[in-house]
Amino acid sequence: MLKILSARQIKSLEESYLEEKGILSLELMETAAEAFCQWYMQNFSRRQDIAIFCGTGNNGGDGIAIARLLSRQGYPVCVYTLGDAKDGTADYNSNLNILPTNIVNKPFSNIDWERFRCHVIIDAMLGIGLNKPLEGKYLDAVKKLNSQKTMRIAVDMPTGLPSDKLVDGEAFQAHYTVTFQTPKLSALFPEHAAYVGDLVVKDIGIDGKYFNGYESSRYFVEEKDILERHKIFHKASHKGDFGKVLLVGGSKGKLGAIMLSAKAALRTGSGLISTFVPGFGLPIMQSSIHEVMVETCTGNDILDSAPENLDRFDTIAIGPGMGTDEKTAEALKNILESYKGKMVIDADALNIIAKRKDLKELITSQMILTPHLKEFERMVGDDVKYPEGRIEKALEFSQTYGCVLILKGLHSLITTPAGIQYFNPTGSQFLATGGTGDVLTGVVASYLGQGYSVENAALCGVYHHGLAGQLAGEDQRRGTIASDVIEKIPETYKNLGLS
Ligand SMILES: NC(=O)C1=CN([C@@H]2O[C@H](COP(=O)(O)OP(=O)(O)OC[C@H]3O[C@@H](n4cnc5c(N)ncnc54)[C@H](O)[C@@H]3O)[C@@H](O)[C@H]2O)[C@@H](O)CC1
Ligand SMILES: Nc1ncnc2c1ncn2[C@@H]1O[C@H](COP(=O)(O)OP(=O)(O)O)[C@@H](O)[C@H]1O
Ligand SMILES: [K+]
Repeated sequence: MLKILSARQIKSLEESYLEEKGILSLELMETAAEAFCQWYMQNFSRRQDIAIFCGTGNNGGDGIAIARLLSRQGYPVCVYTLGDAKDGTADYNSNLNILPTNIVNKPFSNIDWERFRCHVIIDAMLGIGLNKPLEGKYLDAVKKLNSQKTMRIAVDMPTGLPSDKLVDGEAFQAHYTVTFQTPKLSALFPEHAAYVGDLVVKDIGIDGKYFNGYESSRYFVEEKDILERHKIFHKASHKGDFGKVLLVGGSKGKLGAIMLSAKAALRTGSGLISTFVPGFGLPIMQSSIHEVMVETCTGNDILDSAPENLDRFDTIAIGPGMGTDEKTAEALKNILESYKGKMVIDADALNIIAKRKDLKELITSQMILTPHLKEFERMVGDDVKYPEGRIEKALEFSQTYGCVLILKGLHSLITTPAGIQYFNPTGSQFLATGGTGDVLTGVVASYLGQGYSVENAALCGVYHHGLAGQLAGEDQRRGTIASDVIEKIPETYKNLGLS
C-alpha cells in the first residue's frame, strides 16, 4: 500500500528522510530523474525528439537532470525554460551548472511556434509546489503545449494541477504522469483523467517507515497487497471450498445482468452458483449457462418474492437487473432481514435502498455496497460532484452504516467502516460499457463465497475486475463488451502468478 499524503506532508517527509539518511536533496532529485529516465527508456525510442519544458523550482530541476541523463543515453533532447535561473532553487541551479553544453537550452519566450517540432514533450514546469492557478507565461505554455499533436509526459504532476484539490483553470494534459514514491490525491480524481493520463508511480527509495509519522487513512493499492490477501487453495480442494453463491436479480428485458454476474462469479472461481430470477427467466438461464442452478420467484415478470432457506448459501449478491417495483422492494427487505451471511448489494437494490430509510437501517458490517456515482448520489441524497466532498461522503456513509463501500469509476474507491480508503490502481476506459458493473458484482460475490473477508473481497474483486478490463481492452479496444471482461478474469490469475 502506498500511503497518500498531502503536498505539505510530502515536503516534510522528504526533509525528514534526507536528514535521517544524511542525503542531499540534490541526490534525491538525481534518484527521481533516474527513475523517470528508466521508465522513459523502457517505453520510448531514441528516434523521437524530446522537448523538456522546465520551470526553475525543483520540478524544473528534475527536468534539467532528466535532460542530462537522457542525452547521455543517446536520446535527442532540447530544454526550454520558463523563468529566470537567478530565481531558481539551489538544486535547479546545481543541475543547470552541469547541463552539457551540447544540449540546446532556450528560453520559452524565444520559441518560434511556426517551426517548433518534436515527438515528445516532457513537462517539468511545476510540480507539487503549485500555489495558485496558472497565469501569464505558465498558462501560455500549457495552452501551447496542449495544442501540440505529440506525446505529452508530466514529471511528478501535470503543471497546473494542485496536488490535493480540483483544478482551477488550465493544466497540462499529459498522456502519462510519472510521479514519485506515492500518488498525489488529485491525480486519482476521475475529473483529472484528461490531465494525468496513465499514472506511473516510481519508487525513489523512501521506505514505508518514513510515512508512519504522517496521518492519512488513504492508500493506493499495489499488486503485492492483492497477492497477500488471496486465499491459497490446496490440491484436494472440493467445490464446497470455493463457496456456494446465490445471485438475485433480473426482470423482463434485464435478465442479461444476472447472467453476467453469474458467469463472472464462475470465472472468478466459485464452486456453485445459484440464481434467483423471475419465472420467465428459467428456460433462458438454463439454456444459456449450463453451470448455473436456477430458482424462480412466484411472479413471472418481476422479482416479487424471496428465496427459501437462505442459509444454504455462503453469500448472496442482489440487485443486477432487478427493477425497483414495490413488490421487489419487499422481497429485498425480506432478504436483508433474514440473511445473516455476507452480501453484495448492487444496482437496483441500491436504488431501492436509496428511497427507503427502513432498508438503509438494515445495512450491516457483512455487506459490500457497490454504487457508481449516480447510485451513490441517490443514496446520500447530496451532490457528489466534487471529488474532495465525495471522498468524505464515502467515509461518512461507510462509518454510519458500518458497511464496505465500493464507489466505482476510474480508481474505484473502497472505504471500510474502520475509516480506511483504498484507491484501486487497475482499470481502463474500455470498462465504460453496459454490464461491467454486473461483472464486478459477480467477482466480489465469488470472493465472499470463497471465504474472503468483506474488505479482502472488495479489494481483490475491484483489482481483478480492473485488470480483466485492461486485458480485454488490449484485445478489443473500444469494442470491448462486458463478456470480454469475464473471459479475461482467468488471465488475471496468470498475470499475478496465482493458481
Ligand atoms: N523536494 C525534493 O527533495 C524532491 C522534489 N522533487 C521535485 O520537486 C518538485 C517540487 O518542487 P518545488 O517545491 O520547488 O515546486 P515546483 O517546482 O513545483 O514549483 C515551485 C515554484 O513555482 C512557483 N509557482 C507555484 N505556483 C505557480 C504558478 N501557478 N505560476 C507560476 N509560478 C508558480 C513557486 O512560487 C515556486 O517558486 C516535485 O514536484 C518534484 O518534481 C523530486 O526531485 C524528488 C525530490
Ligand atoms: N473510465 C473508466 N476507468 C476505469 N474503470 C471504469 C471506467 N468506466 C467504468 N469503469 C468500471 O466499470 C464498472 C461499471 O459499472 P456500472 O457503472 O455499474 O456499469 P453497469 O451498470 O453497466 O454494469 C465499474 O466497476 C467501474 O469502476
Ligand atoms: K510537471
